[in-house]
Amino acid sequence: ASLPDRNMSEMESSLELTTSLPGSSLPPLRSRIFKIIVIGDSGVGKTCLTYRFCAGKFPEKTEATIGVDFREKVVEIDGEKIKIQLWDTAGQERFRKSMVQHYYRNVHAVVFVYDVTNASSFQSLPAWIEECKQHSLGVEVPRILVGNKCDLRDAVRVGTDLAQKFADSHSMPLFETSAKNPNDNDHVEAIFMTVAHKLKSQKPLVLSQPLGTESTVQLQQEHKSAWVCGC
Ligand SMILES: Nc1nc2c(ncn2[C@@H]2O[C@H](COP(=O)(O)OP(=O)(O)OP(=O)(O)O)[C@@H](O)[C@H]2O)c(=O)[nH]1
Ligand SMILES: [Mg+2]
Repeated sequence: ASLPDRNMSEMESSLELTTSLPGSSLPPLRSRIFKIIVIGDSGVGKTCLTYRFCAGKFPEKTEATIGVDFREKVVEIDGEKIKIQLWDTAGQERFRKSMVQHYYRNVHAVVFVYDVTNASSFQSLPAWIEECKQHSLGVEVPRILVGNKCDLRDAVRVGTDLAQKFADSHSMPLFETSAKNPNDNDHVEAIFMTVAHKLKSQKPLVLSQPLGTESTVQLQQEHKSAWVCGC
């Protein structure tokens, strides 16, 4: 479900016009888009995790992502339809370098992924966090840490304790999961929904006039959040 035909500026807008009701004289309503980037070494399973969330299954075959793939899912939170737009980024330097600035522009949340069976993907995390810092991400942008491939139990090289310590030191919640294990389907869903709930609570929609006119919707940001990263 990647969307190669959509241009970058279209993908970078955080509001989307939705079709107006048939026969309605009101202008179309706007629905919100939460842009969430998924970052981490090549092969950790970013494509599989995002595909799992958006398509509900583990992809049969993946190839290294080039640039970025967009995956989207519309969810309803407290009666509001929100489009979760996942940016499945490339882990390989040569496939990402021309795109990096687009990844971070107007981003609402960052999901860092490592592979629990691959210690070096865990050791790379400080470099990924540093990249965020280089792109001046605000403290209000939530970050979460995901250890993937937990189905490969005998091959685990990054223990939960170590990962939890790292997550704590960067004020990030840690989730260990598997994009592959069918029993973890709800878990993968819960991870992204947790981020969406967090974003919705951070940015409540304030309706100052009745719905339907352009000026009605204001996004109000809380100044401080408990769920921030000190990186
Ligand atoms: N056993 C297992 N394999 C997985 C899991 N997630 C991904 N894989 C496998 O790991 C390999 C890499 O997965 P991708 O999702 O393509 O990795 P990526 O992070 O998108 O890699 P780049 O696009 O190069 O950055 C593939 O062979 C997947 O089948 C998982 O949860 N469990
Ligand atoms: Mg990929």
